[in-house]
Amino acid sequence: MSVTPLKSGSGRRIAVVLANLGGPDGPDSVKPFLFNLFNDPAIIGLPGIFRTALAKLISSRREKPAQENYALMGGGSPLLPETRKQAEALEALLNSQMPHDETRVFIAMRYWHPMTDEAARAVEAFRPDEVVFLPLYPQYSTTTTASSLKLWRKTYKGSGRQSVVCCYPQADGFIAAQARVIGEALQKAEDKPVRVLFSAHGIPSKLVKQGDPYQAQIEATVAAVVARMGLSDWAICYQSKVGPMEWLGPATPDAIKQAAADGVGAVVVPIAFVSEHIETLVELDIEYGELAHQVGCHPYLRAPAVGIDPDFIGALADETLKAIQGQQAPRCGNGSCACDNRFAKLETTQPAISAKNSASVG
Ligand SMILES: C=CC1=C(C)c2cc3[nH]c(cc4nc(cc5[nH]c(cc1n2)c(C)c5CCC(=O)O)C(CCC(=O)O)=C4C)c(C)c3C=C
Ligand SMILES: [Fe+2]
Ligand SMILES: [Fe+2]
Repeated sequence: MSVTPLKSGSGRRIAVVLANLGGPDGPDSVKPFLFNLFNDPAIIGLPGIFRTALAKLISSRREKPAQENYALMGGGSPLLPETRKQAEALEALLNSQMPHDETRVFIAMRYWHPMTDEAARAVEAFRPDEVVFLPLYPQYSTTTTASSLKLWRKTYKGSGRQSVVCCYPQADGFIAAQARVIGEALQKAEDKPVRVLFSAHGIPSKLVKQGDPYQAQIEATVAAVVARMGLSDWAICYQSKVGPMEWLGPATPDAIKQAAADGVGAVVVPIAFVSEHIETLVELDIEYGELAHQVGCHPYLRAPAVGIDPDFIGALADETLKAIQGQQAPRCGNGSCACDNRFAKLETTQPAISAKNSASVG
């Protein structure tokens, strides 16, 4: 769906806050990045000083193996450069759609620089009339969007009317971009039989039982892509499990083994990630690529993240315009945003990893 651009001539200053997770920019920042992640109350459910002590322990234990994985990408995460490209493309598009307004796109990472407080200061200095919080997570989760939004709300003290894009799991441009990258990957399979494996970052199952809409929104995205492409052989699976608790399943490695057992190859699609990073370039390409080779899942192909695909950037622009125009996202409930209303107040939800399980995460 394309949104009618704002009436021109309004001369407003519009700040778009692109929220993402962040990643270490070199070997020395791996440990503090992990510390910030595990010190998030949305991730570990312990009171302040105990959580901080545990986050220190887990980040120390995970530092070396994580550094080894980041070394496979040159030592640091490509997430910030990838997010910058998306920010530039979105800023250019919004300024062309609203030539009489001045739109600037800022990046607010949750766990590494530029962090949310740095973004908040930059937005404050811009003195905006409108501020749109726009997560680079198409599907809402308490562990990602809500955590970032909560911090943004606490941190930003500047001017402007604020609006929030909570989720866009079925946004037309997002689905079109997914269909394009999957279609290109399928062509590389030539005529060999392949299953499309939609691999999403997992979360603990108990969060979903408590009402986190993430799994339902992953399924909504996949349903839209499957319908658009007319896919017949496909499955949803979940990757990147952390800790001992039950996470959403089936796990992506099991789905790859199942494909091999069924005599088909795989096109793996990172359906919850919109940019390349450690969990696509290392986990999907290298780790699961080796597994696919071992179990005979051939061909093993991967659709790239949508990145700066013009349809995807168009979807981000549409969501921004809808937010400024005060349109509620219809998929979020009866005229109001259930994601935000129900989950943005993290105090009312449980953390991802409970006190009982947190000791064995490292
Ligand atoms: C849809 C996106 C994501 C969800 C949901 C999510 C939940 C989640 N993640 C962890 C723990 C880790 N995540 C790590 C890296 C990481 N996670 C996401 C996205 C989601 N996480 C991204 C984009 C990245 C990559 C950053 C980069 O540097 O490239 C890591 C660090 C890497 C590692 O050691 O594997 C951890 C740890 C939990 C516990 C969780 C929900 C409970
Ligand atoms: Fe939503
Ligand atoms: Fe993660």
